[in-house]
Amino acid sequence: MVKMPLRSRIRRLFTTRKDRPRLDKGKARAMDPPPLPDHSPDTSDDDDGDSADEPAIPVLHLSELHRAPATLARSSAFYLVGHSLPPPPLHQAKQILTSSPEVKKTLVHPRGSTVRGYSSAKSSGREWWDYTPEQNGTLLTLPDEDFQETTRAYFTAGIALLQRVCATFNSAGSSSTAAGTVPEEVINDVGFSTMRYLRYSPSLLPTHAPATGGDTADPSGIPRMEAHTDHGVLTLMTATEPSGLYIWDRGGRIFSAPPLPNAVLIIAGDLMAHFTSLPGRNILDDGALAVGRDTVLPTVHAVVIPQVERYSVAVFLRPPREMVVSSGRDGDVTFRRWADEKGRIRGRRCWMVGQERTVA
Ligand SMILES: O=C(O)CCC(=O)C(=O)O
Ligand SMILES: [Fe+2]
Repeated sequence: MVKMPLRSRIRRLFTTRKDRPRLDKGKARAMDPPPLPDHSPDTSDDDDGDSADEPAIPVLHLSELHRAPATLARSSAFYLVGHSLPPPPLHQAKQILTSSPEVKKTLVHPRGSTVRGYSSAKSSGREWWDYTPEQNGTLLTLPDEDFQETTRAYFTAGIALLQRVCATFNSAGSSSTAAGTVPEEVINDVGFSTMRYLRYSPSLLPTHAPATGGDTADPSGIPRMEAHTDHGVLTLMTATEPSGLYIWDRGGRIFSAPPLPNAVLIIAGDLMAHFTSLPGRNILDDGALAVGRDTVLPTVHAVVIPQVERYSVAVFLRPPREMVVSSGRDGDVTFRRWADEKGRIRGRRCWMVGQERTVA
């Protein structure tokens, strides 16, 4: 059998099929603008029948956290309420992302990292700043103690909460998976985790036209953060209204995921699929054959730039970069290698492998 290079193997995971919804073959973008149904989770009185049968994104209370593995496998995302996180630092997101261009320059990582300090992607209307946990959050940040303290506190609490979600995959009472599914290192070590403050605004777009309308540089006319899956283990998110966040379930259905009061949205990253693949199978070697009913697939999501500014906060649980996330025909693949190789695949950011096998 001819040995396929790791990158080709990873590319296969992101390959789309004609019958999968709304994913084009664009070079730079992973998807066509999707039709964006407003399947928001609130149960409105309006019973015109359009969305009445659509399942909403589930809401779990902290006391029901043991249901997280089955919920993530089935629904690809859930809102969590009853947690004890501090208020989301949306004000801090606005504070840092509306600072002057001179200040932003001081926040850029010296080697251009896009997961540490300030970065922007003006062609899709967004800019962001990643907290740097090293040196207790004092690097590439504002010289403002309140800002630093609030930011550090939310990051620390957010990571602890995501690690608690991971621990439910390994506990005896877990509804789906066997002990040891998520490596202890992920649960005990902050690894290469980060927290991101994001700002989305039509005013960032290069050919910004006044609110009266007009085309943007985006040929689709819908500026957006392209559909993608996150590299890491789990992501926790919250945002201002109007949201513009959409997630795909594993059947390819698209849901609006607006912020809910006192709730955070939790989604899965790429590594959950490695951790929860079928026993004896490997995602890189076996593709969809490694995906079972209880396998948690990475959550595909995208953000459409709203007409007014949007701020969001995302906490990413990531393992240490040298942790082995997959061992198969390619040998040991570390998280660093996984992220590097995936980052080089252009226009193929949506991991869809195996989704068709699990549609009810
Ligand atoms: O802003 C959001 O709600 C999502 C951000 C996101 O998906 C990311 O930074 O990976
Ligand atoms: Fe993301």
